[in-house]
Amino acid sequence: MPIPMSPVLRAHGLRKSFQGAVALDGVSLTVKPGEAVAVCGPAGAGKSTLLRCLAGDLRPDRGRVLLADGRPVDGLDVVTRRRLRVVLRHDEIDPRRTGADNVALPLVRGGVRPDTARQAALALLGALGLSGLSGRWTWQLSEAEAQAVAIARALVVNPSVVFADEPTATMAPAAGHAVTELLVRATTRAGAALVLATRDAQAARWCRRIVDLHKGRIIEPTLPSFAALAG
Ligand SMILES: Nc1ncnc2c1ncn2[C@@H]1O[C@H](COP(=O)(O)OP(=O)(O)OP(=O)(O)O)[C@@H](O)[C@H]1O
Repeated sequence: MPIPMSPVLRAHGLRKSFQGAVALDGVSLTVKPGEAVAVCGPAGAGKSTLLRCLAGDLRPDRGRVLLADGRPVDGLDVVTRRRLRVVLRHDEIDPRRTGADNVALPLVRGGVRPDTARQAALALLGALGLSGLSGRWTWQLSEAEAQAVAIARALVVNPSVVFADEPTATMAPAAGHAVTELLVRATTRAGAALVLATRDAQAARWCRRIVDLHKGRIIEPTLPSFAALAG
């Protein structure tokens, strides 16, 4: 019998307003270990606000986000929070470094020896089928390639959860869908949960679970995920 796993995050009754305008209106959401969850909805639905509350970067007016051990996520110190979760940001890729050196950077900053960190980065890029990006200067990369490097860099520290807020918003649909597929495959392979905010209902379908957000509330999803269709 499988051992039931406690959720990585459990959010209950999240409410958040900005200058009287309601952004989140009572959102409850549980994220299980290794689960890919898409938060889908139109502009202004509250996706970014929800991700920031879940990541502990924004304090909700009401409701709580708890970790598996019951600690509130917004009460964690910065170091613990960084170890627990990463926020995917390709704009933080350093253009003066190669792909591998960018991926190695969080380990080096965490005190790992540079050559050990580089080996780990090369191994991860290889495992993700991205060896071709290892030696390339990142200023030369396309947006999709830079995002692929950012995905590897997010995962090199073995986070429990990766938060990605519209990571493909400015890409052409084909490139964006390829990056989303890589993001879901890579986080699943690493055993990390993924919370992906997107306006793109098709991209959301790469995730096992789709949560539709509308005017700060969760509504019934309109499209099933590919994984759910596959059974
Ligand atoms: N810092 C802020 N100050 C004021 N209003 C804000 C702030 N952040 C979000 N809002 C408002 O809260 C609502 C939800 O915004 P949010 O960015 O969470 O939506 P979203 O679904 O991520 O939208 P988008 O797809 O455009 O990024 C919007 O009406 C937005 O204008």
